[in-house]
Amino acid sequence: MSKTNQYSKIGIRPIIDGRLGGVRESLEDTTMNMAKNVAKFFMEELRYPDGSPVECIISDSCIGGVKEAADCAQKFKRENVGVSLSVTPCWCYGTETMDMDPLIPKAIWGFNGTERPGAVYLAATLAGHNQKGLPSFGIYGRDVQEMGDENIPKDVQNKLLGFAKAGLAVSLMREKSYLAIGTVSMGIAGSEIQSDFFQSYLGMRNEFVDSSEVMRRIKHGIYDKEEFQKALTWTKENCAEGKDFNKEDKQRSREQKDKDWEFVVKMTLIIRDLMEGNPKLAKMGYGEEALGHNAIVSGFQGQRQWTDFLPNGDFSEAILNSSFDWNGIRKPYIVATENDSLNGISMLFNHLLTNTAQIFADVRTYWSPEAVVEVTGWKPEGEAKNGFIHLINSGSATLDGTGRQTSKGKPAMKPFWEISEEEKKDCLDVTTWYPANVGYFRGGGYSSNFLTNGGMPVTMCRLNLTKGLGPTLQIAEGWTINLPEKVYTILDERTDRTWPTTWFVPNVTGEGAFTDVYSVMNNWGSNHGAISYGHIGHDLITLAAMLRIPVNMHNVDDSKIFRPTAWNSFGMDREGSDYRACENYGPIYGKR
Ligand SMILES: C[C@H](O)[C@@H](O)[C@@H](O)C(=O)CO
Ligand SMILES: [Mn+2]
Repeated sequence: MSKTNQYSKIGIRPIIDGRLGGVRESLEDTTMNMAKNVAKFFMEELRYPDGSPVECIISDSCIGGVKEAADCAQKFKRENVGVSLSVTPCWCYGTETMDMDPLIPKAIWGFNGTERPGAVYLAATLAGHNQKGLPSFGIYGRDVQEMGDENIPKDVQNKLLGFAKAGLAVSLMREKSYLAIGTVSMGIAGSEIQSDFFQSYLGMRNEFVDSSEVMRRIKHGIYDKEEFQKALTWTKENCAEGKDFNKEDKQRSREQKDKDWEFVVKMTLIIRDLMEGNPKLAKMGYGEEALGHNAIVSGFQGQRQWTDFLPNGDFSEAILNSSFDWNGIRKPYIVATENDSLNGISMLFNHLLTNTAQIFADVRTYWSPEAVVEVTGWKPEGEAKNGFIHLINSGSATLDGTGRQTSKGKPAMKPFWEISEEEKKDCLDVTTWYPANVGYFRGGGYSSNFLTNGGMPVTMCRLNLTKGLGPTLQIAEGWTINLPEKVYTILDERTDRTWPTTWFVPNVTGEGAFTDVYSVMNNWGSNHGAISYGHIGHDLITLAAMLRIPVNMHNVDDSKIFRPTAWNSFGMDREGSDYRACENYGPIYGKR
């Protein structure tokens, strides 16, 4: 792997009382062991998006004062540290030892012993962080432990993981690109790329290519021809074509449809190459194209200039977003349909926190129980009894979203390294590729259709921009549900039967935006949502705080919310203090 592609590491800073002549010496082993222990814990628990274990770097020595703090900072720079955790079992000198790097998410774990005052250091140093405008997370276990106890209590583990996952997400997206292929799709504001937001809040760059670049590569054969043959064969074997629902006089000929298959497979290779590059292209004499755009996420405009006369991006988007293709089971690429960059970033947040593939969907319809009875004659019951939301869009929903993988016997969407060949096959088998609705997509193509299995815990999020306020994040945890088949058929056929459907019921609280299922739909900030496996709202909240993005709507239990300690200075009402803190600090990369 080339140097620029190396993932950033977690840096661990063992902090010690600097008084030599007895005190420091008595603490050296305990302190360094605390660092080693936590590094081991992270390496066992956390993985990078490619499945490799997260790497940790420990300061060469314990840090008792500013010289050792500076040496550690140098080492962290050399080693590409993106997240920093200070650990200590004792009293040490706060501002003399603290991590002063303003760009790196940071936390301190102050050991709850009592022989030595680790918690006093924690409080003193957090006060220093607050005073100096360098927000830090504080981790303090609930129960007193024996000095030298190497066991990390569960509450501390949860905070360590929450902090590290979000911190890694911050560092993994930094210096990467969002690649826009095309421009604004059908007046969707999210596809009007706001590069200042990307630069200031995410540390990301925006790359832009005209859709004609995809056409040029198809015309000039700028893709790996061998891979294309392999991909086409695989597609024919694994992607079943569905019935053509277009009016007969509008249907594309068999010959045209066969050509469309070739076209969409080529598009898939090309969009991937545009994102990440491909050394094979250099061998073909296309050195510039071989480099790609360093994109961790992309968006394809499609509608309308492209889809009005060429096959749509649905196949490419769906396959790239999935955890498998003709090369086997692999890391999903994150691709937003309609070039909705704000939903692309929402997918990226979810993906970096979970390493799983993402569903991109229109938040299309709230079905009230009354409307369902009216239309189908069936009275919703059980999990559907208060109504449900229809998530459906052509294009970017991952095929993992079929819910045909399992975890502990229940439907799931897993990191790619946990997916079996059989599970991959099931996801493909329950997906049908219908000839695109030519009313919408005059140039044809193939849309993926599947029905998401019920019973999956999921979180839908969405980043929105509001003029005068800036970005905000909304989060709804809930479940996918099953409906009786006849009900599904009636509701589905009333919409777009060639697209994938997910029935979603958010967890309601009876208050505010979560008063009921209707109010969640009614409070959604745009036409799209990014849906991840798992209840990850708390991790999204931590990530948003690190990025200084306030959360305007969520249904996460208060006890799970973990933000930098400085947020407490902004008041007891958590939503208000989040807004005030984010405004006070402003975007991390804003002044750079
Ligand atoms: C085909 C249609 O234009 C859809 O793409 C449209 O409903 C959307 O997805 C809007 O976000
Ligand atoms: Mn859409």
